[in-house]
This record gives sequence, structure tokens and C-alpha cells, in this order.
Amino acid sequence: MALLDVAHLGKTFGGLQAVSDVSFTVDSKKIKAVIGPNGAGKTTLFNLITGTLAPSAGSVQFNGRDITGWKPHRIAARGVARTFQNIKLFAGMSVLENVMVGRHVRSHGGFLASMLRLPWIGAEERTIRRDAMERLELLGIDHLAEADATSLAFGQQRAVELARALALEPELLLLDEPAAGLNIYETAEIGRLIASIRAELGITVLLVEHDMSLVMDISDEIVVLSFGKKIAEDVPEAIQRNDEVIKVYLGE
Ligand SMILES: Nc1ncnc2c1ncn2[C@@H]1O[C@H](COP(=O)(O)OP(=O)(O)OP(=O)(O)O)[C@@H](O)[C@H]1O
Repeated sequence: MALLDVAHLGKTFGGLQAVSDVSFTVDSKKIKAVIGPNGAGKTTLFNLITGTLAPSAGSVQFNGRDITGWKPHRIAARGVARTFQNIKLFAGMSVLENVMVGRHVRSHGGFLASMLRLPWIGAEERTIRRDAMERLELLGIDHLAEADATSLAFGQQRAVELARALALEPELLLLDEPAAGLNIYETAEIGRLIASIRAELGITVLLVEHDMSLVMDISDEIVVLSFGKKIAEDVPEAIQRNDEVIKVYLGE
């Protein structure tokens, strides 16, 4: 059974069909990419899957459960984490604190209780801190734990964002343009991190990305959108040879 099953998903904004009858599945422990020219509907698709937008048509199933129209926090609590095109770290907080916040969506005590330092959440807080450090170690940024998160280099901030998403202990991780704004070295590094997230933690990844070398490198399968519609879905080698895909990109 697929971990994520998107069926006939659609979203209209006024008269514009941003996503139109899009169906695909993502199997457990796979890395799948969604590509397409600007305005193809990739971010809208992500927002539909994570509950940021309500679909106009179709359904989203996660782990065999229909999550269509659920609120974002409820979908997140089920095990779907995401990162954003524009990095959204908390200023004035350390790297470690930023990652710990990610975990509080699932924790018993909640973020507010922990900020108020209620005594009964002490043990839970220690566990969250230890787990957050483990995420930082996996991503090779544990030495930056105490640094102010927003003072870091762009590539390091992306890694912090990844660590924060992992703190949710997701089964599915959605990455919206993880290489945006990164140089080629940082892009190669983020590719290695994504591959190790799948290999070491067994997390399924769905990513939207414009950097074709990264996409071709790390994806098991690729879905291609154009004007809101799915025009192809295949393994990277086949997508590179697909006439319709080539036409869409040459026309850009
Ligand atoms: N909230 C909104 N209201 C109206 N139109 C929207 C809204 N969000 C997106 N659109 C439109 O829907 C279409 C798809 O946009 P979307 O951002 O999903 O594309 P994309 O593939 O993610 O593009 P990019 O690669 O540039 O990020 C575009 O024509 C866009 O202008």
C-alpha cells in the first residue's frame, strides 16, 4: 500500500485551475520529486497535501486514512512534516531551540507549557532536547547547536530547517525547493542530507525542486506538472528522454 495517495486532486483560484485532476502515489521509503515550469502548480499541490489549502476536488490519503481537508496541525501530528521555499526559522532562538520547537507539535506538554517551565514537563523536555541533538548530529550541524539560527550561512539554515522538520518524527517529509538560493556545493550537500534522511531514518520524501541535477540524482521517481496537469510520471532516466517533458522545458 502506498504511504501517500493523491487522487484526482484539483484546486481553482477564481477562474484559474492551478491544479487539475492530479493523481499519483508515493510508496514508503521512496524519494519522489515534483517538477515543472514556473506556475505549474507545484507549491499549490504541496499546500493541498499539507492542509494549508483545501482542495476544490479530489482526495489525499496518508497511511490508508483520508486526510482531505484536514487542518495543517492535524496532518503534521499524523506524521507529515514540511519545509518551505523561504526559510522560516525563529530569530533570536538558537539552532537547538528551533529544532525543539518542531517537536512540540507532537509533545504532550506543548510549547507554551515548556516556555512556562511547568515542572511536570521537565523529563519530556530533556528527551526532546536529546532527540533534537540527535537530529543535528545526523545532519552534521551539532556543533552549531547554540548559535543564533538566523545568523548562519544560508546552506546551514536549510539544514536547521530539515532538522526541525525531522523533530516531528515524520513518516513523510515534504521539501519545497530545498536547493533554492544555494550554491552548487551547498546543493550537493543538501542532496546528501536528503539521501541520508531516507537511508538512516527510513523517511519517505516528496520534494519540489527546480535544480535538475539534484532531482535526477536523488529521486526514485518524478512527477511532471504543466499548467496544473500531470504530463508525465516515471524514473529519472525516462523523464529525461520524455518528448513532452522536453517540449515543456524548452518552451520555458
Ligand atoms: N493564492 C492564490 N490565489 C490565486 N492564484 C494563485 C494562488 N496561489 C497560486 N496561484 C496561481 O496558481 C498557479 C500555480 O502556482 P504555484 O505557485 O502552485 O506554481 P509553482 O509550480 O509552485 O510555481 P513556482 O515554480 O514558480 O514556485 C499560478 O498561476 C499562480 O499564479
